[in-house]
Amino acid sequence: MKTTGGTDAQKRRAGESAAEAVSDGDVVGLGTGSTAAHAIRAIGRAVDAGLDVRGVPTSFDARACARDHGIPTVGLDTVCGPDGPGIDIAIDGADQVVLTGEGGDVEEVSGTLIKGGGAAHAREKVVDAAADRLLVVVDPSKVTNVLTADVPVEVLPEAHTTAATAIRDAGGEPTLRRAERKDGPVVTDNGNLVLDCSFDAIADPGRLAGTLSAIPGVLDHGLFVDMADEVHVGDDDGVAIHEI
Ligand SMILES: O=C(CO)[C@H](O)[C@H](O)COP(=O)(O)O
Repeated sequence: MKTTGGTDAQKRRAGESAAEAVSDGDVVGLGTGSTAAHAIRAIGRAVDAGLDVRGVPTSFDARACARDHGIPTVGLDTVCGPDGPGIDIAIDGADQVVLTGEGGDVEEVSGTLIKGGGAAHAREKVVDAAADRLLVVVDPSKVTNVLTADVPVEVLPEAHTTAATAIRDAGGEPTLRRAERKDGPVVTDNGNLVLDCSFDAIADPGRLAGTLSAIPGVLDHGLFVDMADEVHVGDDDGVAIHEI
């Protein structure tokens, strides 16, 4: 399901580049995945050196990574309550990002994402949407001019067959994500299941996002439309930063 053609060095450059945008006093949304983990490690090193930040993890793994690297964490409901400071910046990975408009089916560089390769997209979307700025960190294998990766859809366990039927009716082909080292499905941090849904090239992600959101039993899907503010693409030589 994941499109992980990039190298660890490329991911590290992207993560470390985005981590440099974190300022003293910030509340930081901490994304999930191997690229976001590089950002978390870099923020942890800055905390060691005296940076004062609090992190809002998007998953069990992001929380563990933050803890291992000395970043104090805080709940979303604490910082985004009526008197909370909100989230200044979030840094998150992606499975695909629309970044190149030339010669493809997409006319505008949109920064629209497919996320959820780690099945964390529901919490990621809440945290990323709450942030003042979302910085996306990827290697070049994730960049595309039209979205073609499977769209992960988190569903209530009881609804996985009815949701699958509705997704088929919408033109998708859903596959229940199975665990690699367990006889059974992947269960998300929220206790739900994931349908990985293949569509033909997704020319109108906003429309598909609305269709998927309207299916009963769908908690959330991995299409992140109009959310990214910057995309940091790490390659073999450095980092290209694209402002959306
Ligand atoms: O969406 C995600 C988790 O749900 C990840 O950010 C996405 O899968 C990218 O992961 P990686 O940086 O390991 O390639």
